[in-house]
Amino acid sequence: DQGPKLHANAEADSDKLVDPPKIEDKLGAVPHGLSTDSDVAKREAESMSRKSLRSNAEKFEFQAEVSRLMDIIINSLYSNKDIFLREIISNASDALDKIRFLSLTDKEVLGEGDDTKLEIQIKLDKEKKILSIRDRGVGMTKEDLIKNLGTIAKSGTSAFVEKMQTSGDLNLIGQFGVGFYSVYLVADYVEVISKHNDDKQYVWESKADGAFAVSEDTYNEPLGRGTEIRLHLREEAGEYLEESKLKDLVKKYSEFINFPIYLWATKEVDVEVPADEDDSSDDEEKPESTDGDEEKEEEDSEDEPKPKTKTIKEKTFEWERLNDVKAIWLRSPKEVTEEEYTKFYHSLAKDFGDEKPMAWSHFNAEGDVEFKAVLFVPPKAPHDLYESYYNSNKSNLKLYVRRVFISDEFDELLPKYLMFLMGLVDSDTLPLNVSREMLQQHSSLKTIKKKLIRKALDMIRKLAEEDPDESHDKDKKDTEVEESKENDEKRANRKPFSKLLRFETTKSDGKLTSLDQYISRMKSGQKDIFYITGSSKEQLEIPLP
Ligand SMILES: Nc1ncnc2c1ncn2[C@@H]1O[C@H](COP(=O)(O)OP(=O)(O)OP(=O)(O)O)[C@@H](O)[C@H]1O
Repeated sequence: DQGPKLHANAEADSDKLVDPPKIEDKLGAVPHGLSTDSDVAKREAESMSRKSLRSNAEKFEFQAEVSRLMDIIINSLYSNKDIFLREIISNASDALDKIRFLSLTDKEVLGEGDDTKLEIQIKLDKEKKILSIRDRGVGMTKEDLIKNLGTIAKSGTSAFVEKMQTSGDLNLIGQFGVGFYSVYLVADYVEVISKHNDDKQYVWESKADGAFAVSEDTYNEPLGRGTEIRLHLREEAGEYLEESKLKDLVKKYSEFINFPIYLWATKEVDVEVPADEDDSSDDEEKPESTDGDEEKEEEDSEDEPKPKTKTIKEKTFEWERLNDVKAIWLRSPKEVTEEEYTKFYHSLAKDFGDEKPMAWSHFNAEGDVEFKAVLFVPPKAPHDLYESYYNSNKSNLKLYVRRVFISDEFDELLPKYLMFLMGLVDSDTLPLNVSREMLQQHSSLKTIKKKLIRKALDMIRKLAEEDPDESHDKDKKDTEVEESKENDEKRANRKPFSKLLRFETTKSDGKLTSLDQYISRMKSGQKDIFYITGSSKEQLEIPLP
């Protein structure tokens, strides 16, 4: 077990993180027409810490939609700027998941020494107002930096821009796959330094003014592997240089990150130093004393020889672990609170509103095929449900094998008609060191799928039974009289089932009025149209293929 603090690691790169570039290395960066003497180099180095882009870098324009998105973020009056940290940590965690997955079939990819540590590190430079977040994840090649951070807009980009223009809840940014850009809520200049196993170390930088620059990174300490995001904070974002603020945010937002998160934090330690005769600082250490005490001290010092050393408080830095990594699905369902399930759902769905999931099912399957799973019925349909219905590469279920994240594009686990569910499966039976293709054909997948469907339908049926609109079974009431008051309240607060899922058909025989009807139609392969609605406002129409 790793302790909460890592001293050894701390020494390795204590203050190198935001060093200005080395003069010798910077010669290539000096613009034409200027002499390459050290004055020029110094000026360059200084201007870099003053947020001007490297002059020798390749410049790129942001794709138009991305540029619009950045404008919106930069000019946003949205008050909850905290969310940027959640998005950056979530990206770091994804990158760590990727390298860990690759290492299953090729150990070499992890490298050696510190490179093998799958962790996230946060550092502050109060003087230069820089917040840095570093991961030892998969990293990005030069091409990745150019594509992922600016030139190729994701499908969610315009959807998000549109959404921002109407309702404007920036909190949703992660759901649209453009979370990275939220850094511009707090920073006006951002550097992304990255090292991928297949390429040299590169730095991406932008002031969000329509352009970004990419250059080989010869100035900074080599990362080994992974990515460091340096946020040059805006004047008004000074609070993110406070250790306590960052600790609170990590607690609040990154509780379910499955990698250790460390903060380079100040710590007061007791240090033994030689006690010289008239050391004035000695007095400061002493509490205010009464006359009587002083007399006593004097007596003491006359009687005994003075101690040779004394203890003083000194400020040092060390890596402080901010999260404890205990996967919620490994715990007993009895021990997990409703609040924890809700928060876990929010982090899975990247939906940080205050709505609770409609229902959940957390279970442990034993026998020939062992796995743990948590399934959620979302409180509303995800914005891209329609799109993902046709995209076979998307699944709302994350697959883990023995705690290792394998994929969220594994659509063999649930049938299409249940793909509005969200959740996670962690299998002990599936092999770890085989390719995805082999996993897809593994015999235990069928069993997992069967059990997941049964549990999912049980969960939805229960929800239906609790909904007055769906329940036609009046006698049932009597047998349930004993149910606790708490349950009654919960039920009263719940949205009726029919508001979450409404199944309809274009066929002349009209509406599908129950889940059972829906399922039997789906199973018999009827090509109906059905709707999944979160609220009457947000209706999604999904024609079945
Ligand atoms: N720390 C990182 N390490 C490696 N790649 C990264 C890192 N941060 C971002 N990326 C790359 O940049 C892409 C864009 O990030 P962005 O946050 O905008 O979207 P996303 O991660 O796909 O979705 P989400 O916003 O939901 O996290 C990512 O998909 C990933 O490929």
